[in-house]
Amino acid sequence: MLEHLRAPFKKLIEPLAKALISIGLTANAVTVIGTIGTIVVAFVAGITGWLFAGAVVLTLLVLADSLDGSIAKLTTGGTQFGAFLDSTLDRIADWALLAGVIVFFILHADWWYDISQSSPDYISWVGVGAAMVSMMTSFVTSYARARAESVGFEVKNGIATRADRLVIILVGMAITGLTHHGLWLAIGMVLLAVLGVATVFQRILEARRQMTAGHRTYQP
Ligand SMILES: CCCCCCCC/C=C\CCCCCCCC(=O)OC[C@H](COP(=O)(O)OP(=O)(O)OC[C@H]1O[C@@H](n2ccc(N)nc2=O)[C@H](O)[C@@H]1O)OC(=O)CCCCCCC/C=C\CCCCCCCC
Ligand SMILES: O=P([O-])([O-])O[C@@H]1[C@@H](O)[C@H](O)[C@@H](O)[C@H](O)[C@@H]1O
Ligand SMILES: [Mg+2]
Ligand SMILES: [Mg+2]
Repeated sequence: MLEHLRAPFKKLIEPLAKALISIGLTANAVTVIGTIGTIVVAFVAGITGWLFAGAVVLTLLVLADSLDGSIAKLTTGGTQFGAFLDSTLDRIADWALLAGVIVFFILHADWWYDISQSSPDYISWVGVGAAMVSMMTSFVTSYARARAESVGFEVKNGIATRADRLVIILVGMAITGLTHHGLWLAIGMVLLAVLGVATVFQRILEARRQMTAGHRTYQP
């Protein structure tokens, strides 16, 4: 859904990319720093329960994934290894964000759920289950695209591509952080799981359509 915002978003962050180039940062360095930062902050947020602060910092770190491509475009023009590194480390960042959410649900189930007088612990298990499904669909969505590309077909459709998935996770974290109600993050995870399953089906069907037609659509 948000994929069509890529071009205007890129234009918006171009000055920031130029500033990073001027202090000597390379695209690959930004890719690696962004990923390491995401892993650390996602787990710190999950363990401490500082979800709003975590969402703000993670938003900036996720931005690094857009900045690396902008830096590459302005310097080397983009490299094969850079593209490989970017997509590969994205999987680790995706894992870290959802693992951080799971850690949060497990560690903070007791004191984040004060919506009613009772302690609806089951909400945290719904959150854990949905986050686990989302982790799987996030990997399979990206794998389906990469596997199709490896045999010459472009399969990047779907209702929940990466930017959508990131926004759902970060907005869910931010709202739960602000309200102290874990229910919002659990709702976000259920939404992500449902949209993720739908996206996997959309990509499988699109791959079948293209492969049955037999016209190659992707040139590496
Ligand atoms: C600031 C405080 C806010 C506090 C709010 C807290 C709550 C959080 C609420 C909302 C969160 C919003 C999250 C924003 C999500 C952004 C999504 C995003 O950026 O995703 C990243 C992807 C990057 O994709 P990719 O890595 O594929 O592209 P690249 O451009 O990197 O290109 C890859 C090619 O580049 C080459 N290359 C790369 C690396 C390398 N080392 N070498 C290379 O050579 C190679 O050729 C590669 O092939 O971006 C997208 O998916 C684009 C879509 C973006 C849609 C954005 C939607 C934004 C929505 C809301 C914005 C909210 C405000 C955010 C703050 C903005 C501040 C300016
Ligand atoms: O396929 P998906 O996960 O929705 O979206 C993602 C793409 O938007 C991105 O360009 C690529 O670098 C990632 O590896 C990932 O594939
Ligand atoms: Mg990138
Ligand atoms: Mg990326």
